[in-house]
Amino acid sequence: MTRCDRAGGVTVHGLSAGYSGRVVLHRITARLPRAAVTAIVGPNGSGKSTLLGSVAGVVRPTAGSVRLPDGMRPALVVQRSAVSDRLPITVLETVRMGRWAHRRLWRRLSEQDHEIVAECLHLLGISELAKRRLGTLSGGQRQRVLVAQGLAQRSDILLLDEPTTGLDGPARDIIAGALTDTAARGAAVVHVTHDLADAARADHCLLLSGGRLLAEGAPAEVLTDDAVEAAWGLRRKPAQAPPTA
Ligand SMILES: Nc1ncnc2c1ncn2[C@@H]1O[C@H](COP(=O)(O)OP(=O)(O)OP(=O)(O)O)[C@@H](O)[C@H]1O
Repeated sequence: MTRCDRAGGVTVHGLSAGYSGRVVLHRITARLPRAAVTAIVGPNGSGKSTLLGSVAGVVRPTAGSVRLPDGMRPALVVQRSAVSDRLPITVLETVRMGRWAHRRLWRRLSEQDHEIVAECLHLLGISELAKRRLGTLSGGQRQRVLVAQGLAQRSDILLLDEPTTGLDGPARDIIAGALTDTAARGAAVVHVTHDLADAARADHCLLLSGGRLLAEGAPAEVLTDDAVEAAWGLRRKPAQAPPTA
């Protein structure tokens, strides 16, 4: 991880974006720092995936800009529901696709490519599933395969749309660990989540509501009761008092 500008990461400045003339994001200015896990959190429809898509370059801004470090191409891990379970490909082939960006189409994968693919399969605990068809996997297994494909790209900017939604505890821990390791290697890791506990574990946090940025910073500073109420319109339940003897 040396290609990324150490001081930089991704800078979003005055970004507006939407679909078919309908504006969804309104003048977002934020930072997605390197060597850190950033959580984008907010209610349904607040624009989290649209912001992620704008950083990935798949949603075009109508105003403002997304500045990436020179020559950087982000790796995007989409929601598993966005991937057809009818695709006739195996787990191994799916993760190998993560290496395509690093070679010309007519070139074979190198020894190093194969090593990276094997490492990503191992990291996500899916080596045993390598020969299985994607469509025969459970939702949680498929999600791990998509994360492994994202990791295999070895990008300095890793973007993930709800990578742990609907997964059980151990699967969530495996993915959370992989994201932390990737950030520790210097990448800007950004994930969208509905889960306040997930967001609280991040290093940096963006709170969205109605396509606007309500707050940005350390999770403990961003996810205050007032901010959560402003975003969701709900007061958080007070923490349960410990039982008395
Ligand atoms: N491809 C699309 N075409 C048209 N409108 C879209 C598209 N994708 C999202 N939208 C609209 O943009 C708004 C923001 O959606 P987005 O998916 O970015 O929000 P989100 O915060 O990620 O939501 P969720 O938590 O429900 O996944 C919504 O009103 C949604 O209907």
